[in-house]
Amino acid sequence: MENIWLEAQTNLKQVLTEQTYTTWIEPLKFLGATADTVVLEVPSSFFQKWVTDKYLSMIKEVLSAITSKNYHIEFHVAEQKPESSEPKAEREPKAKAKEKEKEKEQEKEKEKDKKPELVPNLNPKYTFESFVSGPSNQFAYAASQAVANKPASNYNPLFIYGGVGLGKTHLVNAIGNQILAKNPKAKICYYSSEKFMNEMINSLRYKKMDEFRNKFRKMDLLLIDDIQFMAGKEATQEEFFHTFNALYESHKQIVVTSDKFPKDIPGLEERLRSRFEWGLIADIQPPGVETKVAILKKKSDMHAVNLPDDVALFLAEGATSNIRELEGMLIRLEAFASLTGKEITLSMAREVMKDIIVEKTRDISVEMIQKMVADHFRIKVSELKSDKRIKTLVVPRQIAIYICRELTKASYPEIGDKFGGKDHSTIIHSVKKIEKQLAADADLKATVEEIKKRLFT
Ligand SMILES: Nc1ncnc2c1ncn2[C@@H]1O[C@H](COP(=O)(O)OP(=O)(O)OP(=O)(O)O)[C@@H](O)[C@H]1O
Repeated sequence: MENIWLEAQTNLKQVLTEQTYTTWIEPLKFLGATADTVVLEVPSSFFQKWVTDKYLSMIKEVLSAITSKNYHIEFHVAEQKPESSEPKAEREPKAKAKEKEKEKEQEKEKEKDKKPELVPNLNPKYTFESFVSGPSNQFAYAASQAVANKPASNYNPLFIYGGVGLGKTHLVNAIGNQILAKNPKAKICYYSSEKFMNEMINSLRYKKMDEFRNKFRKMDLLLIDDIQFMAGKEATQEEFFHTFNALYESHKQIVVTSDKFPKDIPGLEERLRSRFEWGLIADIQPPGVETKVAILKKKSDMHAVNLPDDVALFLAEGATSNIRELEGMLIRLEAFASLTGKEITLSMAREVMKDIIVEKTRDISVEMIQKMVADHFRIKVSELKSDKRIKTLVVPRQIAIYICRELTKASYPEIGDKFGGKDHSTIIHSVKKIEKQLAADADLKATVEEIKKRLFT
């Protein structure tokens, strides 16, 4: 199985940019596999989160292309190796390289200990150049640029809020990257509020609070992501409050993100809330279809992949507003195209996305389907629901039942109820009948596709 993982890595290398591959895929070490799970080692939990968010579906896709099986992927975070307790004599025969590796790691750890405050933690990919601005994020984008151009002047703190996956992390990193590009000596640090809290807890535990405080209070730019996670954590808020004051008073820039407006974050202390309102509060709204298309185009250009306009539109219309999900779709499509050696087309996208995009349209109701099918065949909804056995009604009825089963979460008995109180075995029979006929009857297939398409638009 290890060979399969190596092959998967080779395939991923062809699909991803070199930088992405070496940063995120190459470090994944094969640890083992069971019949349905592949276990990979990741260097850290941050790394795990990142790979899970961005590349998990792609990794699965590649493995399934090689093995024709769907594997689960389990990540294990690499342990910091403790001193071995094995007797020396037993250790001796083990590769000396291991010892050296350990020494190197210890050296690195020492280095880290010496200057922990100099690691900005920024993601270099998140820049203003790689961010697409549109009506939904224009304000936050302009405010972020203003802060990056003139930190700690007009907009301090800058508070960016918006829903999941709408680009908050991207924008705060872009601020940090731009300031760092202009001034490589700037002391910048990007932290999620969870990381801030965990580090604070560890510092308390190991009596290193002074070090912790000094580290943050020396920053020129402090970027704290997802502040809503501090809600209800009084000690963390207290510490952050003092850090905030120290930085603010020494005219250092603070940028905070959240999924909500400050006053809507339950459990956020009043004194912090009011401080967030001292500066500028900028929101990011869900993007419209045009912005989503522009983002897809930009990302596919960055990956040097040709994404036709109709496919971009199909993805943008089918996706939710979460850009992370949109990116996931694009990566899936790009991987499929690369692994099969085919151009990306609309029909390919429909096929590759069929589960994902149908899944998102599950709010289609039985009633909507009944109306659409009745209109299509120019019959009345009441006729569709009736028991009349004439062919012009039976076929539309079976089609409608089949689509209900495919696109709604309604059970067989629930569908039966909505079709004039039919027995669930009648419903099962209709679904099976259409399923069977679809394989052989191209006209029927086209009719069903047409009705489904109209339901989605
Ligand atoms: N306008 C945009 N242009 C280009 N890429 C974008 C844009 N908005 C979001 N993205 C991309 O979408 C992904 C998710 O964005 P990001 O992580 O910044 O969202 P977030 O708002 O911080 O999400 P969360 O609420 O989960 O923390 C990232 O890969 C980011 O690069």
